[in-house]
Amino acid sequence: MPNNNTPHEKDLDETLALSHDGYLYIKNRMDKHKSDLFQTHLFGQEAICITGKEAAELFYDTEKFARSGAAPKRVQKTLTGENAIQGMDGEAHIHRKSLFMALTTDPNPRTLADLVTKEWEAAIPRWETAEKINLFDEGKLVLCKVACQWAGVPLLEAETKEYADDFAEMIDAFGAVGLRHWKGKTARTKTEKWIENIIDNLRAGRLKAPEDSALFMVANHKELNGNLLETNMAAKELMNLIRPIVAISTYITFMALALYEHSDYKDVLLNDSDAAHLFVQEVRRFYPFTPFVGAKVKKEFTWNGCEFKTGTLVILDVYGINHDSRIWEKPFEFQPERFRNWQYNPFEFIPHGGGDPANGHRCPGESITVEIMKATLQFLVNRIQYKVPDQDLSYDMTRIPTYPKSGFVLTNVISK
Ligand code: HEM
Repeated sequence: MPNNNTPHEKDLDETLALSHDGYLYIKNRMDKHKSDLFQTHLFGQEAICITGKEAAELFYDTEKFARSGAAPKRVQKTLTGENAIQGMDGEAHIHRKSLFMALTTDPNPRTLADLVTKEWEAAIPRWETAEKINLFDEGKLVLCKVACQWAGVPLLEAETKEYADDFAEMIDAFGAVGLRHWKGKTARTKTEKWIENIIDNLRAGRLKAPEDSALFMVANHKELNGNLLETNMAAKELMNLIRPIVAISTYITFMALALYEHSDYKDVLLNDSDAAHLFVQEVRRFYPFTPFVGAKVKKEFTWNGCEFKTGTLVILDVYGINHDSRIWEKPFEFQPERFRNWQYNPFEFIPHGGGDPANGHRCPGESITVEIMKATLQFLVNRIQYKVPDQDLSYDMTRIPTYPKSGFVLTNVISK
């Protein structure tokens, strides 16, 4: 039953409206209701959507919210893997998260960025002779190759495209129904088998990997009860490291678009060593990637006059908070300089979720993402010249996830 004083959408189920409005579903309704929350029905259940930095702080309070059972099964069966870290709570989650933190903090972001730079450099001769280059597709290949190399997962050159496409299909299935969902599910089933086999081989001593590699550390990680992860769960968690690295190709594509549309900023990038960081931050704030995140109310409480009953699905508006005019001046303008004197706040800038990654569900891969983007930006600005031919660079805000339709095509590439 709706709380009387809280705005609510009257449709019996708003799932169709969500797929119609995409990234702007929550923001449009918040603007209409002039509120930081509204009640609705999504995925066949009552839900409360929330926005604003206070909402983000509330959402990441683990006393109030739990993740178990929050993500729809269709998302678990494609994007994340069933019952993996994203749906864990309490001590078990913090313990599993420590494995991810160890693999995503220093020196890993720099190591990965250096590997990516090497691959971009190696691609120059081929790009110079190619008629055209699709940056989104190239990004997926490079990132899949680098992620597997870094993780200690053996991958033959001839297999790279196949697995890069599989990881990309899992990512593309988020928010999808029909064919895209089916492709993501099929890709996940196949990839889990591939990685399970590699973990079995490592555990049986048939395969070697460095002790600080993701493969070795995930395969040897012990749960709180002292047991190793089951092979299938270890495969899912290793994929929870490789797949999101492949996903960075979406940001790389948006970054190339930003560079094209804001070419006046190139001079700043060439002359100011801090500017690459500002540019990457603004790409992550401005362009749509994660639309929202969900959790379930753990213990009943009241917020802004609305009762949050135990078990209710609550959805935090990630895209909306990154475009909230109370936090960001002219949020729909691309302005890297806004980050020059920006004071860090873990609940205002949340493309990777909010709060503290070690103690909550915030993404552990934020530094990896930033370093890989910075390395790629440096390559695009300082190492090559290229032309951007006519193409459809628009992106569909109703498609989740979205990216420039043409994938960003380059021609006439010359090394500088
Ligand atoms: C493409 C850039 C990326 C974006 C936009 C992104 C975004 C996110 C978001 C929004 C969450 C959910 C936060 C929440 O539930 O509150 C998340 C979780 C997660 N991300 Fe990322 N991420 C990216 C890259 C990475 C990378 C590079 C890695 C690791 C190498 C990674 C690993 C994870 C893991 C393991 C979780 C689950 C954390 C948990 O449930 O505790 N992500 N990410």
